[in-house]
Amino acid sequence: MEAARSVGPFVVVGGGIAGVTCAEQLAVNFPAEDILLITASPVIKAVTNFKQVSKVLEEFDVEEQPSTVLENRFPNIKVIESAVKQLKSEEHCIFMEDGHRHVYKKLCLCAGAKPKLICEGNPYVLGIRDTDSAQEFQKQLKKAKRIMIVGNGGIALELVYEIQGCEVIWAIKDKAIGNTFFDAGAAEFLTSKLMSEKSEAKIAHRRTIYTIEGARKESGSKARADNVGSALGPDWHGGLDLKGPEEFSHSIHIETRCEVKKIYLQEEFKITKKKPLAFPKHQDKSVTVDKEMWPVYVELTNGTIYGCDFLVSATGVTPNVHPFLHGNNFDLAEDGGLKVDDQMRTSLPDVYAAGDICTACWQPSPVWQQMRLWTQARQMGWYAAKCMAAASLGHSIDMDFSFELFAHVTKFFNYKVVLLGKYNAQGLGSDHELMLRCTRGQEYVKVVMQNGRMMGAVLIGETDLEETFENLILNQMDLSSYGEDLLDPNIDIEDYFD
Ligand SMILES: Cc1cc2nc3c(=O)[nH]c(=O)nc-3n(C[C@H](O)[C@H](O)[C@H](O)COP(=O)(O)OP(=O)(O)OC[C@H]3O[C@@H](n4cnc5c(N)ncnc54)[C@H](O)[C@@H]3O)c2cc1C
Ligand SMILES: NC(=O)C1=CN([C@@H]2O[C@H](COP(=O)(O)OP(=O)(O)OC[C@H]3O[C@@H](n4cnc5c(N)ncnc54)[C@H](OP(=O)(O)O)[C@@H]3O)[C@@H](O)[C@H]2O)C=CC1
Repeated sequence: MEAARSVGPFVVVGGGIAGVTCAEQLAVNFPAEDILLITASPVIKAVTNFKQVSKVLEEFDVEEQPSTVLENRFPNIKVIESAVKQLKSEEHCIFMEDGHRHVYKKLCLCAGAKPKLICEGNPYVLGIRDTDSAQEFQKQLKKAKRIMIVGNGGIALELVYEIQGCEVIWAIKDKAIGNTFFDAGAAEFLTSKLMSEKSEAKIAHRRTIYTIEGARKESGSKARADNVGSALGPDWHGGLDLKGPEEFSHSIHIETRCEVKKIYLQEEFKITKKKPLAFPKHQDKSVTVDKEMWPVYVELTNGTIYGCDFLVSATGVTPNVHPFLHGNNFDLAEDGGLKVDDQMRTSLPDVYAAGDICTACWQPSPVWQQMRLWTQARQMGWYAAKCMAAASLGHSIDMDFSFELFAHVTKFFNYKVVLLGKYNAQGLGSDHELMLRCTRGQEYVKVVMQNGRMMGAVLIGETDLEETFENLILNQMDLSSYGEDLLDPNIDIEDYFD
């Protein structure tokens, strides 16, 4: 009888959710093979309490764990805590900062992304990505009387709601808040909550998922300053005290339709003789100029200037392809990610990629799009492992069902938020209709319809509609005859479509 042929070793780079899920899945598929998980961060990210809420929607917690926990669960996984210095794909070999080299048969790159900062290198501009950067932010916030948050996506939305005891100027390019997740209607629904609410309610609802210090202590190591850690995720602020030195809860001013034009240090600003604007609540009728001295002054493209202690650049991410992948001829997408096909293969032989580092370049389902999110990092890591396993055995596999429909569940301003399909009519042009149902302070429901079919939905609050709408989007049933009944609160829509 022919001896079993070894298909490994498999090497996975990255101890974030994509890399860990990929390594776990490979370990399950090939219990007799060695799986090497290489990570620059001192702890790994593990998915716990995974719950498939419906066909595509999933919920889970994320824990930072010492690598030994993973190694104990999967004896064929070995975690190496060192950064990859250089990939030599032609030699099927990676070179490590600790001086070692590892040969692979198949490699999966899950090195994540890093914050795309508005002013790289400026010490007054902070980005938030991993545990270390979040803790640095917390430290700076403790002594800050005023900060500016730039950007209008996930991080900014979470920060403006969480920060207390510090004035916040929120500078956004758009007319309305949360452009990556919401249209103007949903933004209006949330803005009223932001402007009115005090902080008690949200504190009562929090679950603390991160046990950052504990996990670090157990692992006995510290992240090195030059290395990137894994990205934070759901409820990342739960373990942080985001409180400034003042006694008030929220104090937010939103500057819309503007970007940062220039950042001045205090000395530099003095000689410009320009006049900074006082924070709106300190302005009276005659005096609008800010008399206080600030470490930095920010000039916005709408002409206003504000002084502040520091800025947070919450302006998106760039896939982590440099410098260790330099010298390999990878096809890169416009957003800088490694292009991957429907089998999660990059353009180089035996090199796969998953999570924030990659850009999906297959023909997507009409109701799916890539967003650099925790859920997609898990799904891609899992599917990449399946593809690597199949290819090692000479097969190929069908695209996983999770890529049929975009589905994201999260929380903003303490509301449950569910986004399905083309929730913002992405790519549908003008050929679509919107249906809305809104009860101020309670729920906001929007569906995107095209040719009588449901293409996407935004559900804010406890609407209980996610499963039914998920089905309606997936089965593309013609709903023309139901018209407005679809959102009539007096009709039990679940019964309707049973
Ligand atoms: C503040 C914040 C809040 C977020 N909130 C949410 C949320 O509520 N919901 C949600 O769905 N998503 C959220 N996200 C996004 C989510 O965290 C990311 O999409 C996801 O974690 C990406 O996982 P990943 O495994 O691809 O990358 P990462 O988690 O970034 O992991 C990359 C790994 O690669 C390692 N690495 C990098 N370079 C090297 C190298 N040269 N050698 C070896 N190892 C290397 C790193 O150490 C790390 O372990 C949030 C992100 C941030 C920053
Ligand atoms: N609850 C959740 O689901 C959360 C998810 N995340 C994820 O974490 C990652 C990082 O979050 P975040 O940094 O908020 O990234 P996002 O991609 O969510 O948002 C970036 C925002 O910054 C804006 N922007 C980009 N460049 C500039 C600029 N030069 N000046 C002003 N604004 C700019 C973007 O506008 P435009 O789109 O017009 O370019 C967009 O509004 C994302 O993948 C995000 O999805 C983060 C927190 C919570």
